[in-house]
Amino acid sequence: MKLADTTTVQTVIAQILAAQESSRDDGGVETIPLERALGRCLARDLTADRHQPPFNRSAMDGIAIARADLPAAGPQNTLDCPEEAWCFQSLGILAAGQDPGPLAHPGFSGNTSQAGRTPSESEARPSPGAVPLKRAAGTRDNKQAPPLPPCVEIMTGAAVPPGFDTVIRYEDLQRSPDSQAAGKNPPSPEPGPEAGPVRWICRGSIPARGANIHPRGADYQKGAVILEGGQIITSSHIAVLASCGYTQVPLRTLPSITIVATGDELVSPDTTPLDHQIRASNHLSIAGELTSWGFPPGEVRLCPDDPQALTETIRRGLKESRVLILTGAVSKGAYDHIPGILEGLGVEIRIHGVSQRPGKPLLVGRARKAGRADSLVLGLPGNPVSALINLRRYLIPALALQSIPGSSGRIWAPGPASPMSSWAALGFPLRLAREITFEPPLTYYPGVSLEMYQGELTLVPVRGNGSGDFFHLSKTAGFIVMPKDRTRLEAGSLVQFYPWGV
Ligand SMILES: Nc1nc2c(c(=O)[nH]1)N[C@H]1C(S)=C(S)[C@@H](COP(=O)(O)OP(=O)(O)OC[C@H]3O[C@@H](n4cnc5c(N)ncnc54)[C@H](O)[C@@H]3O)O[C@H]1N2
Ligand code: MOO
Repeated sequence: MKLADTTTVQTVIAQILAAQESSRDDGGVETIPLERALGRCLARDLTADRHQPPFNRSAMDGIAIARADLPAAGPQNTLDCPEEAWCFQSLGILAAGQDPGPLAHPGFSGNTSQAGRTPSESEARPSPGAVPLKRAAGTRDNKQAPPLPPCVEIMTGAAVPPGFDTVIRYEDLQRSPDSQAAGKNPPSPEPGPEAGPVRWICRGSIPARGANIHPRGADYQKGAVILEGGQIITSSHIAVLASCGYTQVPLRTLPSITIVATGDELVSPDTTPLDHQIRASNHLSIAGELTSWGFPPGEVRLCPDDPQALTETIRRGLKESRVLILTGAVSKGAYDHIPGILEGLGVEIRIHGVSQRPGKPLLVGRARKAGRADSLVLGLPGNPVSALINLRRYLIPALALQSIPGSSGRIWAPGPASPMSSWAALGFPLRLAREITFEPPLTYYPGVSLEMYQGELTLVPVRGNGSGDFFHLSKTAGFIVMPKDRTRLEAGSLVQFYPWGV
């Protein structure tokens, strides 16, 4: 196929998606330790091994009470309590991680070995051991005083003991005897025998039943799908997976990627070049951009413009990888051997030349392999700006798509819970701070920086010296799309922005 420049951007996207889809290995699953799963794509649905929370979890430091122990009429005076207050007698103190069974409500008749279970309605009803307070206000006859309703001092994260159903915060309580103020940290220890029983006094209103308790199974139930296959794993997913004991996670395998940079003028960056040579940089910037979106290349090679060496390097790259990225030697020069070599190796060249700037000589090919998934071949121009912009514009969104199961043939959009990077891979609209004009009838990708203007993130064009000027690219946050049919984009207009990865 001869280098042309009539192919549209839309055709390139369609061809890359088609080639990429055919190079996809749907069976590719690997099991990886959870700590290394961040940013990777989950291969299948994972389910919960227990409820979350696994027990009725106190959400506050304070006391657990049984709401039904209290008479509906309102606070009563009771033994040693001031007027118009609720009083509770402490059975003990419970820290997170302690078995709440021994501190079950005296009236609880269930099995305390299953202390974390959600109390049933009958279990949560007033218990016979807790006598409702019936004494008249002002009465101070200790002998006739009925026992106080029980409570348990409880810390945030502790399992609410069976038979209790409401937590009152320390801030809303006073302790009696008041040798230690309520709400102190560390919480007040049980007094010695001489100090008498600890009572907690609540002068305000008692919160509703269930207050300050995070009920067992409220977030998810045992057996529920906690994470769907196809999800890109973020730090919050790591928390969910860890809580269900998934220390090893099934992940979709990453596409194998080889980068080959070609050119006789190129020397390795660790070499001092002769005056007419340059240090190669594209292979590293391309590898960096791929890695920053979660697709690290397996192999990165430099190769001179020697047809035999190139043929061997490309043959090897096709064999070893699903995506072969070449940079340089795709234009019309006497030493631009790449298209010919690809054709010689049986690669179908689907696109060579796109009506865009930069990146006009872009090449897209597909290598069919008997009995195996195809390989996608991307021939990026050697000019550093063209190489990086084309990679970001076409391959990064296609690779992001590849990691999503079942996305075949559809315009892809990440799921609602997808991380920002999934959305950003596709580009998103932002406002242009300054006008851009461009006359040629080509899709144009000018570099832009980001600036805050009146509280809004805006795009500012960055001037450069063409597609060989990689220095100006280092001052950009990404680039935008100026469609082929536009010669002017006004300041304030919304444009599609493609950020670089980080
Ligand atoms: N007669 C024509 N000449 C050119 C055309 C055309 O249509 N007709 N297209 C121009 C455009 S547009 C581009 S883009 C370049 C792309 O050419 P190649 O892909 O063949 O790239 P090279 O010639 O090999 O290199 C171009 C430029 O980039 C430097 N380079 C190459 N590789 C690297 C690397 N790995 N790291 C850093 N820099 C690299 C190379 O030294 C050259 O300066 O062709 C135009 N010509
Ligand atoms: O299309 Mo080229 O990338 O302008 O130099």
